Amino acid sequence: MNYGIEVENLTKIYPNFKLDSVTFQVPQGSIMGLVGENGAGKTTTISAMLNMIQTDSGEIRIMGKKMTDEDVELREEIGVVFDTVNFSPELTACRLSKVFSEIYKNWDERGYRERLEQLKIPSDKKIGKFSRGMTMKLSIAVALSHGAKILILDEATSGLDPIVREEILDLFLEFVEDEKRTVLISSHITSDLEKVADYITFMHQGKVVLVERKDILIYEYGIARCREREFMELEKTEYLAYRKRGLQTDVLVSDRKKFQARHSQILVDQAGIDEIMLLIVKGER
Ligand SMILES: Nc1ncnc2c1ncn2[C@@H]1O[C@H](COP(=O)(O)OP(=O)(O)OP(=O)(O)O)[C@@H](O)[C@H]1O
Repeated sequence: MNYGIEVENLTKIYPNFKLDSVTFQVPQGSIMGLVGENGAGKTTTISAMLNMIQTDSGEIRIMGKKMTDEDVELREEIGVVFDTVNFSPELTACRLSKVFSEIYKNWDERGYRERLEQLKIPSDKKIGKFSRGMTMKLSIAVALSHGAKILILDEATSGLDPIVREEILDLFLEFVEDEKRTVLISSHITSDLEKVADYITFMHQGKVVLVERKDILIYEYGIARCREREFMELEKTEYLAYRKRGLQTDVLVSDRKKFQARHSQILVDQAGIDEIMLLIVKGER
């Protein structure tokens, strides 16, 4: 399998936080969602991947090539969108195109104009007068217009209304359509990830705790709602995590049907990304 992004044993130590041997791969042509509680280490992971902060150890490969500061060509292959954008407020989206055409070798003026139109971004209004949604859309239009093969987004859709988010998600799906491009997107809006992601990486306290195909999470994982006695009778190998909630214990299982076949009296629900995360973060193992 060809990977667009490979992160191996990425470690960064801050005084009160350790990004601990973070490892995951994103196959080419797919979208990976990165989820985790506030402070789990998502932004640190992304910043470390992009060499924006110094790491203590680990390796990043983009389309098989080791990521280094000096490799300008490889950097052009990566479109990046953070949740804050720093375009000059005096510029217009139209002027911005001139600026970027001088920065990026493969600047796609026509594609950029099409995206401005598609996303209803005014081309002659000063960026300083844009709403947050417009600025984010502009930032995404730019990231998609310099021939990038990899798109990395950190909370890029937070604070945007559902209609704008839907438009942006469609652009991501279009981006990976040719099976050669790859997206990594960190988000707290798990419903967006449920719509577009192929894989989900769960982070908790600086570690990767689970990487799984989204379809498997949705169609195979489950949450068993157990009474105390039912839970006591389970073997530890039957579940991944559990959380007591009053008289009920929620139990995360990786094969809902198998579990149901063994325990026909226990109700087992489909698991959403939010609930899986809650059990991973707040539950016990
Ligand atoms: N420059 C820094 N110096 C010290 N600690 C830092 C620094 N940057 C981040 N941290 C710490 O690293 C931890 C992880 O932060 P990070 O921003 O990566 O989390 P996150 O998962 O992106 O959170 P959120 O969902 O809130 O954006 C936090 O405890 C944060 O305080």
